[in-house]
Amino acid sequence: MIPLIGPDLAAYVDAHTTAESPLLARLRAETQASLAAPQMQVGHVEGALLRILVAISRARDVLEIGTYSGYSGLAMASALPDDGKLVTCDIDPVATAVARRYFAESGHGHKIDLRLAPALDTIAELAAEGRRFDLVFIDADKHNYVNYWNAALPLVPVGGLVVADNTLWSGKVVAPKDDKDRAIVAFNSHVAADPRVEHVLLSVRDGIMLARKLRD
Ligand SMILES: C[S@@+](CC[C@H](N)C(=O)[O-])C[C@H]1O[C@@H](n2cnc3c(N)ncnc32)[C@H](O)[C@@H]1O
Repeated sequence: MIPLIGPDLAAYVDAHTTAESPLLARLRAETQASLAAPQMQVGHVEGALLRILVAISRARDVLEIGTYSGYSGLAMASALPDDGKLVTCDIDPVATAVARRYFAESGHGHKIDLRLAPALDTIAELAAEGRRFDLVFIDADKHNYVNYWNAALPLVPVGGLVVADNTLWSGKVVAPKDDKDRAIVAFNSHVAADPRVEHVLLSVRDGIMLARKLRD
């Protein structure tokens, strides 16, 4: 990932964002030291934004697509009420084993349901269970972003939020070259053309599409 802002400004943003908890700091350090592709982790600033979004939307049910080692999941679960629920899904048993450990240690583990299966299967299962989600966070394989949007939006009530990560894709959206670049471009166009939502494309970290559902 190529940062959208320079190191001095990034350090300034970091310094003026509520500090992460010691547990999240430890999870970030362990991920950097021991897992493949640690740049996938949302990290301090985006984690803080996700936590605030869960809090201000008064979400009780959150769906996360892309757990990895659990940073964003834990940040969001910490803002849920004690009887709130986060369903988070991934296919990677190694990274999610780290997530499980931190979820258990956090005091928020009882809110978290980690499902190890392809996300589209999990979303279909959740739909069959009649589940609804006040906030959906999309942060998994980029070529499925449009599919995740199509499958998850019907599970979001009017007024609910969908948040999608990496939607500026290191700035490559303005001159897409490969399939992953084009998948993000297609996703952003798909959201922009969807009359069910209003949306804003934020230039936080690697870009975040924030959408609010207006109608079914
Ligand atoms: C960018 S990382 C998620 C980072 C995480 N949100 C965090 O902040 O730590 C993307 C994750 O999506 C997972 N993934 C890829 N394809 C998937 C699929 N078809 N279903 C579910 N998860 C998938 C990967 O295993 C990876 O852990």
